[in-house]
Amino acid sequence: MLKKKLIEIISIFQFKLIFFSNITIGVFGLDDAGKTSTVRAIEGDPTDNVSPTMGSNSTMVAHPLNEKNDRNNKNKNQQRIRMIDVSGERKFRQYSWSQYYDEIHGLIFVIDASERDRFHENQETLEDLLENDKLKDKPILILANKQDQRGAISNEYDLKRRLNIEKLKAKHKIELCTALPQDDKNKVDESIRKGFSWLIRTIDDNYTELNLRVTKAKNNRTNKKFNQFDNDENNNDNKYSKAKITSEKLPNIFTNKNKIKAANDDDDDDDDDVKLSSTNDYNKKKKVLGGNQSNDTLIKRSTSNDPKAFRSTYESFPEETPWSTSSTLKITKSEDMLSKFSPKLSVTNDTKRRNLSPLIHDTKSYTNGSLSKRDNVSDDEEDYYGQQKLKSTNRFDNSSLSTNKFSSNIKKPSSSIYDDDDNIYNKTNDRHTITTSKKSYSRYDDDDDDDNDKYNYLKTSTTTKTNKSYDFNDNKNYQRSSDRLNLNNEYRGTLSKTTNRTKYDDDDDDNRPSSSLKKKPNSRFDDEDDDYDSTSKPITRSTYNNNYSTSKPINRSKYNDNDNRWSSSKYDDDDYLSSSTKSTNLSKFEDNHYSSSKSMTHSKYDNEDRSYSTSKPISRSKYEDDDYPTTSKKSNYSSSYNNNNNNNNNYGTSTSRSRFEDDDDFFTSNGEPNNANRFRKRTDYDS
Ligand SMILES: Nc1nc2c(ncn2[C@@H]2O[C@H](COP(=O)(O)OP(=O)(O)OP(=O)(O)O)[C@@H](O)[C@H]2O)c(=O)[nH]1
Ligand SMILES: [Mg+2]
Repeated sequence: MLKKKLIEIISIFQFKLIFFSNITIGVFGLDDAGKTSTVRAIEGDPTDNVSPTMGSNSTMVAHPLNEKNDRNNKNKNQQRIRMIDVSGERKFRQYSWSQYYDEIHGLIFVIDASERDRFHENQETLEDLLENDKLKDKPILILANKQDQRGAISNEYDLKRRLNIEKLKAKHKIELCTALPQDDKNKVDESIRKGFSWLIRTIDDNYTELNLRVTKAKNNRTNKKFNQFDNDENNNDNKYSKAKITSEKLPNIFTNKNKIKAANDDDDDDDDDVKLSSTNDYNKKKKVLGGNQSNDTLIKRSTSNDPKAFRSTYESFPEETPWSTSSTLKITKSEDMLSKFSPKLSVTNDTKRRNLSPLIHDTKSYTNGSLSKRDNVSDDEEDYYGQQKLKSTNRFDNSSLSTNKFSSNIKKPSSSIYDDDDNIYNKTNDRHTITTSKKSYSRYDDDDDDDNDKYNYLKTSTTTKTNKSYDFNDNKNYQRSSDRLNLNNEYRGTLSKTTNRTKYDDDDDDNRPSSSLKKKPNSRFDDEDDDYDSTSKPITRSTYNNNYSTSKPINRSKYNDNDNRWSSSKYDDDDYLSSSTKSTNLSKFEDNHYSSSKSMTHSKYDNEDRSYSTSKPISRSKYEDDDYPTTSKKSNYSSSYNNNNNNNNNYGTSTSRSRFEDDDDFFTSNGEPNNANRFRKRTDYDS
């Protein structure tokens, strides 16, 4: 009886498993291989009018349950298979394919068998797929498409050899097919159906194991999402403790990462997380800065009796401020008018208020030579100064420096916006220097704490150690921003004589690099220290003819006219320059060293709620800064479309697809679909 019941339950469970089995298949392959055509063929839709896929498409196709599972209900039950058809564009391949890997049970890899010169690319792409842990051992159907084309490789052994899969262990099958029907438009290539059935069957046979991997990954993603708040908290704590030592930069209320995420995320919970975490971040930084505190409960104060040390913010360079000189107190007791009228009101009499007043200087802190003996310093402050002291004594002999100087060191602005200035000190200073790496500064400057490995390669440039020397005796560090600007302009004026510009000596604009990642012509303003090394790169004035005057650091007219990218990104490294220029540029939210930091926008895809269809257009404005083609480029494109029309080139044929060669057209540097362009192109084409 019990046995019978158990069998019944198992059979119901099995039936449910089969009936509701959720199979997801990813369709991958290079652009123009025929992925969308193949999916349409499987769906039973006409394949003669396909357009390049933007991002990805998710479709459900019906597939009859295979005989094994269809014993009782012959061909009545149909399995619903989700097909994810992705774009094969290079950027999408690089940045976005991987987000689908863990949710698919099997994959189809489509190649254009007639394009022999892309076989190497095909092989590399397939290799990447097969080597990926998330795809390992998942069944794969390889479709050698476009067999109708001349030169198509139709030998299976040859295909295996070219794709380097002779020894492939994963369950795989190769089918030669033609997704584009030749004579009968309604006739679907039998080999596609055959291959697809094999794939579903193979997945069905290994469903439990495969589905376990898929659901596990799904759960991980969900957990990650739930833990996001905690992680943010931890990150902030971490950042906070370091920022305490190094950062004097004003807090970024809305970090780049959060901003984009919030803009894209429909999920209310997530938005809340973002808001909360940014608030926390902000409050903690406020605490570090010690000023402008509100009654916000999130602000942690050491004790209610410990006054905050406003001095750390407002007296960033005591040696410049008259009241900080060690020998004098600017306001003495006798000069304190308040004390004459009411001793109670006197700021000098009130130990707490003395420390709150920016006018009263606690000489003890600076004159007795020991920072650890400072009075009225909160615990946090104590740590802070303690660490600094330790640091400084280890790193250089401060015997020649007064404690005032030392205090100034503590307040050395560490933001990357000062990095350029360091060059000045390189040149002018040969006294007390301290060497640090750029990484340590840039690390806290932007709030880009995205730890996604996928984008880290972009950041590798920042890990390059650059020696920087800071002059702690030179108060130029602390000039006001306007002074700094003048200083820099002045400095640049002289620099233009000495910068190596051999690369751009001729006036041929075409020679300039076309990517923002490449060396800019105004490389002398880059953060690279050696750009300022006048001795190593002497160039005579005559080299530049009149193109680069000494008074104008950059001959901007040369690039401004036709390439906005150059004019705006030119000052990317110089945060103190031209804030109006930067206000239109997204890069102001980004760390400049990460030229493609827009890759952050990929976080959109990282959450579970991503859309698989192109029906959610992505706001173009987000991507406008870098990849948008220049004006001249635009006209070229439209003309190429017109040409296509004039030549009666069929949109559906592969020849017409040469227009998609430039990746920047349809994708931003992140591999995001560029819907604005797509729309424009289509319109052009249609007209
Ligand atoms: N001659 C021929 N053309 C084909 C065949 N399959 C697809 N095509 C054409 O190849 C072009 C690309 O097809 P798609 O299905 O859009 O290719 P895709 O792989 O989806 O391309 P992306 O979405 O850009 O990655 C289209 O013009 C199709 O009509 C085929 O078997 N033979
Ligand atoms: Mg496609």
